[in-house]
Amino acid sequence: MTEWTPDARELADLELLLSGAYAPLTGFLTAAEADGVVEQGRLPDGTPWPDPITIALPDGIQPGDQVTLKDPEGAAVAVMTVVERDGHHAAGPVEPLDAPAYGPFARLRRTPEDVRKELPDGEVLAVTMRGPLDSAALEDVAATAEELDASVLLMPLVFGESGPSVVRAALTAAGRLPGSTVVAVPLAPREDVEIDLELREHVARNYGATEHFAGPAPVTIPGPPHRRGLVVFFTGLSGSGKSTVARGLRDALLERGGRTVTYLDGDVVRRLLSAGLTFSREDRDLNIRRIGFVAAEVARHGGLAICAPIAPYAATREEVRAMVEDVGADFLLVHVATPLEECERRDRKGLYAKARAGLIPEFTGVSDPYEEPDDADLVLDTTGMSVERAVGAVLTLVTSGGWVR
Ligand SMILES: Nc1ncnc2c1ncn2[C@@H]1O[C@H](COP(=O)(O)OS(=O)(=O)O)[C@@H](OP(=O)(O)O)[C@H]1O
Ligand SMILES: Nc1ncnc2c1ncn2[C@@H]1O[C@H](COP(=O)(O)OP(=O)(O)O)[C@@H](O)[C@H]1O
Repeated sequence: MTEWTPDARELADLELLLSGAYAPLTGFLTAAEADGVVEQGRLPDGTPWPDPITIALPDGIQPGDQVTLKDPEGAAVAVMTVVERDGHHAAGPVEPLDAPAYGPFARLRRTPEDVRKELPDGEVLAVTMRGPLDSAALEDVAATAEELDASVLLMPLVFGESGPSVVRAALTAAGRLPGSTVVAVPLAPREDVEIDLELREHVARNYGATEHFAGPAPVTIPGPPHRRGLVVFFTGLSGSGKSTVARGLRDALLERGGRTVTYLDGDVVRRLLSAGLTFSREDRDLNIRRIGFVAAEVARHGGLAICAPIAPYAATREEVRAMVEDVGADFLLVHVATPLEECERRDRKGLYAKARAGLIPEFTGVSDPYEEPDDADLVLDTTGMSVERAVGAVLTLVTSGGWVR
C-alpha cells in the first residue's frame, strides 16, 4: 500500500471528513463534484456545499489504489481509496485509522456525534472563532443565547501557529458564558470570505448548531521587526562572494548587538547536516530544504539566521521563503550576482579549472544550471567591489527594514 503525507490544509480537511464535521462528504471530491461546488455551490445531487474539498497526490497513484495518509510525524491517520485522478488531484472516500491523540488541546478535538450527544435539548448557538471575542461580541453572544433560550457551543477554528491561542481565547470566553461547551475544530480559513462563512455554518450545523454566530476576524498586529524572526538567504554561484559577505554580515551584527545570530555556514552544513549528499538536483534540493528547515526553526523563535548556499533552483528557494513566512518570520533573498567569468577568474579553490577539465561533474555554472532569481530583495555584483561595501549594502537592507536597530 502506498503512503503519503498531505500538506497541513489537506490534513485539516481530512480530519473534518473523518470526524463527520464535513457531512455529507465522506471523501475528497471528484472533478465533477468540485466543478459543481465552484459553479453552483452544490454537489451533483443538489446538496448545497460551499467549497471544493480536494487533495493532491503524487503522480504514480492511480484509481483503484489504496493510500495510507500520514501526518508529518508519521502517524497513519486514514486510508483513502482512490476512485479518480484529475491532474494532480485525486478523489475518493477516506476511512479512519487510529487518530493521533497528541497536539495542543487534543482533548478538545471531538467529533460532532460526541458533541451532539452531550448538548442539552433545544436551540444551540454555535460561535465559530478565529480570534478572541471582545467584550462587545461576548455580550452579543450572551444576549442572543438568552433571547433564543439556547445553549452556547464555542468552536475555536484551529489552524497553523495561532491555533492554541484561539483555543485559549475560547476557554476564556467559556468562563464568562456559564454552561457553554468548547470544541476545537481544525477548519483552515478560506480566502473568499463568503465561502469561509458558509463552510463555518455547515460545520457548525453538523455539530448540532441551530444558530451560528461568526466571531470577528482576528486583528493580527505583527511584532516590531526587530523582535521578529529573520532569515537572510544568500544565493549565487560558487566564488560569487556569498560566504565572505555572509560572514561579514554576521560579524557586523554581533558587533552591533541586540540580536542573536545563527550562521549556517555552507561547509559546515555539507559536513554535518547534509553529510553524504551529492550535487544531483534531488540532493541539492534536499540540502536547501534542510537549511530552510533549520533557519525557519531559528526564525520561529524570533532569531536571525544567515544562510549562504548556492541554492540554484528557484522553486526550492521559494519553498524556503514559504517555510519561513509560515512561521510568521521574514525572509530576505540576497542574490550575489557576480558573473561567472569573475567567479571563474577568482577560482579560489581551483574548482572551476577542475570542472572545465571534466574532473567535477554537474558543476554549477559550468555543467549544471543556476536559475537567476527574479524575487531578490537585493542584488549584489561584487566585481570590483570591496567586501566592506558589499557587507554594508546588506546591513543597510537589514537596518532600513527595522530588523536591526
Ligand atoms: N558540482 C558542484 N557544483 C557546485 N558546487 C560544488 C560542486 N561540487 C563541489 N562543490 C562545492 O560545494 C559548494 C556548494 O555547496 P552548496 O551546498 O552551497 O550547493 S547547493 O546549494 O546544494 O547547490 C561550493 O562551495 P562555494 O564555493 O562555497 O559555493 C563548491 O565548493
Ligand atoms: N566584494 C566582495 N565580496 C565578497 N567576496 C569578494 C569581494 N571581492 C572579492 N571577493 C573574493 O571573492 C571570493 C569569494 O569567495 P566566497 O565568499 O567563498 O564565495 P562563495 O561562498 O559564493 O563560494 C573570496 O576570495 C573573496 O575574498
